[in-house]
Amino acid sequence: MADKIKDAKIIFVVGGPGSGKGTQCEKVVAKYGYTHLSSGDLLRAEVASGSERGKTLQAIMQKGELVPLDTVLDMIKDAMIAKADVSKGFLIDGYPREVKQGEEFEKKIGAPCLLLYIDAKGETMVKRLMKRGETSGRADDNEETIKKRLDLYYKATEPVIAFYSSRGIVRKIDSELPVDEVFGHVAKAIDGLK
Ligand SMILES: Nc1ccn([C@@H]2O[C@H](COP(=O)(O)OP(=O)(O)OP(=O)(O)O)[C@@H](O)[C@H]2O)c(=O)n1
Ligand SMILES: Nc1nc2c(ncn2[C@@H]2O[C@H](COP(=O)(O)OP(=O)(O)O)[C@@H](O)[C@H]2O)c(=O)[nH]1
Ligand SMILES: [Mg+2]
Repeated sequence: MADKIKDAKIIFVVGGPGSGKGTQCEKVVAKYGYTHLSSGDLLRAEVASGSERGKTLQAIMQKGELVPLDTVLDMIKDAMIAKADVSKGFLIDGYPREVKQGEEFEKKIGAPCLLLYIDAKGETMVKRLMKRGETSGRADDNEETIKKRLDLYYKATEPVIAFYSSRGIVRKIDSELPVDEVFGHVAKAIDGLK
């Protein structure tokens, strides 16, 4: 099983909260048939299940902090194994959140061939999240938690981009443009893969 995953394309989708990762991933799924795994969605599904583990996770997420690395990585790995037979590629959305998460992923699963860096201004991300919060029902789409998520993004996640830049696999995507134009650039990056 682990071997099958190793042969599939792995794309990390990294960007701040509200930058548009989920929006672009949906479009990639529609055009390329890749499997979209949002680490945040996997965690929220665990919370929704009402399990003991979910309760612990909810408390962390509501504060905008990071869930322990092993928890998220195990969930991603299980989800990848479940799809290994049918998947041409995996979009790993919202992971790695810190350099250490990337290192552990590579040890346990495999190396990414591309990192899509979805880039929007801080004020844009806040605006989008406040708007999303009107309907998302997400406990962390509120002003206080958004600020914490943004701070953590700049502190812990941006170094991830520098880390993978040295490998030449980062494509920076300007996410201030209209959604379809953003997708044009995303598609170009994916088409560039061998
Ligand atoms: N690898 C990850 C992914 C998510 N989280 C937790 O789950 C929350 C929500 O994650 P996610 O859905 O990825 O949120 P954002 O990227 O902030 O926003 P969006 O859902 O809009 O992508 C994070 O704040 C964090 O508490 C985490 O700890 N580790
Ligand atoms: N104007 C505009 N809004 C966007 C764009 N991409 C995403 N959004 C909106 O911004 C919010 C956050 O997007 P989402 O894909 O959930 O971002 P994520 O937090 O990075 O996964 C959503 O309400 C989207 O509708 C974009 O390119 N332009
Ligand atoms: Mg998302």
